[in-house]
Amino acid sequence: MFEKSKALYEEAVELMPGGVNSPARAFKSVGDHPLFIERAKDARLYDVDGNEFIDYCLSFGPLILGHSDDKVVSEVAETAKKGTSFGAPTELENKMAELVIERVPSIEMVRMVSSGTEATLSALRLARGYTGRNKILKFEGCYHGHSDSLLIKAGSGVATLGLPDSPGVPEGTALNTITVPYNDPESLKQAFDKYGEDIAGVIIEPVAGNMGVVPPVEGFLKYVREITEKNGTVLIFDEVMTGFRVGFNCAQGHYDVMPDITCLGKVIGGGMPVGAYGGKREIMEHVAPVGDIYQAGTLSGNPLAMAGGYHTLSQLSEESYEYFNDLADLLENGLKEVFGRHEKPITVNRAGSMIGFFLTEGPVTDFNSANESDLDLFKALFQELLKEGIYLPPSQFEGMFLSTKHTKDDINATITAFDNALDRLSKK
Ligand SMILES: Cc1ncc(COP(=O)(O)O)c(C=O)c1O
Ligand SMILES: N[C@H](C=O)CCC(=O)O
Repeated sequence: MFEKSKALYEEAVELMPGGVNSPARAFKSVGDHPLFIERAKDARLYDVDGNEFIDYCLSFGPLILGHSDDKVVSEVAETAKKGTSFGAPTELENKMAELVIERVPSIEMVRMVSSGTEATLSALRLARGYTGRNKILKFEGCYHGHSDSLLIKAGSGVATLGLPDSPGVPEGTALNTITVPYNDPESLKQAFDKYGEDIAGVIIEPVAGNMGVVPPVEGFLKYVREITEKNGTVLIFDEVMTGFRVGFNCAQGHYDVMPDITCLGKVIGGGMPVGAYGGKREIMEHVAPVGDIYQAGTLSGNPLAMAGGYHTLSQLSEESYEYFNDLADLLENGLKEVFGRHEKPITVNRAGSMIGFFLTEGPVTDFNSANESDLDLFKALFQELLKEGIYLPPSQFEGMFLSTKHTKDDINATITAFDNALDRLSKK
C-alpha cells in the first residue's frame, strides 16, 4: 500500500538527516517511514502510491481553508507573476499589517518575518531589550520553535523524540530559561517569588498544541496576565498555532486576555513560509530602525506569503468558527461513543479548530498528564487509520486541525474509521 513512499524514503535518508526537513514529519513514533505526498485538495491528501486520506494534519496547522484553496492559489500565482521578492516595501505588506492589526486585539504594530521560530526568538529579544532583563519563563511541553532559549522542556518533535534538552544549546543560555508546568499557577508564583525581578518575558501557547491539545484551565491565562503585569514582565502569547484557529480574534480574543506581544505564523501565510510578531506600539517602537533592538530578514514580508495570508484571513468570518465548533462537537461525541463501546479510555481536548485526543482517562491539563496517554495504542491506531484513509498528525504530541473544507460526512467517515480500526486491533 505504501511501496513508493518506502522507496522514496530509502532514497531520502541518504540525502537528508532522517530523510526529512523537519523531525516532526519523520513518523518516528508511529511507523517505519513517512508517506510522501503527491498532491492535496480541500480536506484530502493524496500520496505517491495513489492513496487518498482525510487530512487532520493540514501541514501542522496553516491550511485553515483546506489544501490548495482556489482563491489563495490564484492570488499567490498572480502575485508571483509580478515578482517574487523585491527587498523593498510593497502595498501588500500594508494591507496585511492592517488586517492583522484589525483582527488581533492587542496588536497595534506588527513586524513580518519568515517563520514561527523567527517570530518567537525576535519577541524574546524584544522583551529582553525592552526590560533590560535576561531570564525568560516558558511552560513544559509548549513548543515555540527551535531557537536556543526555547528548546528546553519543549513539546512537538522534541517530545516525540524524547529530547527535552537539545545538545548544542549553550549552558549559559539554558540557565536563563525557567520552566514550570502548564496550567499550574502555584509553580508560576513560586518562580516569580524567586526570580521575579529578572524575568524579561513569559512566553505561553494560550492553548497548548504541541503536547497534543491542552487548553488553559479556567482563570489560568488571567492569572498569567496578572502576575506578569505585577512584575513588569512582558507577556508573550505565542499564537503561531492558535492564531485564527481558536477564534476569529485568535486565542486572546476568545479568552479575553491581552498579552503585550503576540507571535503569529502558520494560518497568516496560508501555506507560505511566514511569521510575525506584534504588540503595543510603545514596545514595538523599540524595534530597529525606529528603536535599537535589531531584527531583520531578506524575505520578510515576502509578497507570496503576504498574498497567501491576506486571502486566507479575508475568507474567514465569525461563522467559520461556529462551523468548526459544530464539526468538533460531532467528532468529540463520536470518538467518545466509539471508545466507550470498545471499553477503551479516551480524553478529547479542543479549542476552535484545534482538537486532540489522548488514550487515557484524563483529564489532560499539562505535559505530565499528556504523557499518561497509551503511546503504543496511539501508534497502532495511527497505522490502522492510515489503512482506513485517515491521516492524523504523526505523533501523540501534535494536535489535529479542522478546515472550512472538512464536511460533516468527513467527520462521520472518520468516526467509522476509528470504530473499524479499534475492531481490528481488538482481534490482534
Ligand atoms: C506554537 C508554535 N510556536 C512556534 C512554532 C515554530 O514555527 P515554525 O515551525 O514556523 O518555525 C510552532 C510550530 O512549529 C508552534 O506550533
Ligand atoms: N508541532 C510543530 C509545529 O507546530 C510541527 C511542525 C514542525 O516542527 O515541523
